[in-house]
Amino acid sequence: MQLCVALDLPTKEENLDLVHKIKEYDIWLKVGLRSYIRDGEEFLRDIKKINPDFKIFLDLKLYDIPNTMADAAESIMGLGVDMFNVHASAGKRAMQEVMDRLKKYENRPIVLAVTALTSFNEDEFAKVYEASIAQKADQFAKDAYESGLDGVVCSAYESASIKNITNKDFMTLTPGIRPFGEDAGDQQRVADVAYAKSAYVDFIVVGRPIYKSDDPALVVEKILQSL
Ligand SMILES: O=C(O)c1cc(=O)[nH]c(=O)n1[C@@H]1O[C@H](COP(=O)(O)O)[C@@H](O)[C@H]1O
Repeated sequence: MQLCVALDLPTKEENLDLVHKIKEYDIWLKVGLRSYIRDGEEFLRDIKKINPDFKIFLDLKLYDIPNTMADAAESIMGLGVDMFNVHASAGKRAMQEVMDRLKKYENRPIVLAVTALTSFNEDEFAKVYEASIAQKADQFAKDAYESGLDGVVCSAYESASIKNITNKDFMTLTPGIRPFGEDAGDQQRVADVAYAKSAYVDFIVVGRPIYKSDDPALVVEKILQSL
């Protein structure tokens, strides 16, 4: 299991300060909407300058018509990131078109599909998708698997079932991790590291419990020890 740290701080300087503090560790870094919209490609280069070995997950959650998603995926290829994500609810045709467009590249990034956002509880989710989280997450994962993606974003609670109905090598990346029982914030389906491990999760994503701590490096170290 790998740790992916979310760089969701309010400014580029604060994000880079965090990256400096945790530069010694074998971890992934996640660049999300706010950071990428504000700081763009230069921010990705700044991260690599601090440690070229950092792997970067560009979390832009693409959701559009198939051709537009494939165009965006192809532009992401040029950024040199190691992983990006799309929304499974964009449909199989869109996911297939993304993968088809990336076929010609030798070293394409890992492509994941978001199933059920970890901020949803059952009631909120049913209002949008008219199904239970478990049922729909399985369905979205099957669609992503059949479309040739590498894995999905889900909560730790859906991971084992998704592996079971697809393949054990089909990756799961789970945000909403509260390693040592920290505040859930806006997350609904939170789990700790032990649970994620028991659910065969490949990547845990941790943001606030690390960057809001007084000693982010110590939290990273404790998480890595518990993996
Ligand atoms: O795709 C994601 O990374 C993602 C999907 C999801 O279902 N839930 C979710 O929280 N995320 C992201 O994971 C991070 C979680 O951050 P914390 O709740 O602060 O640990 C945020 O950057 C979210 O944008």
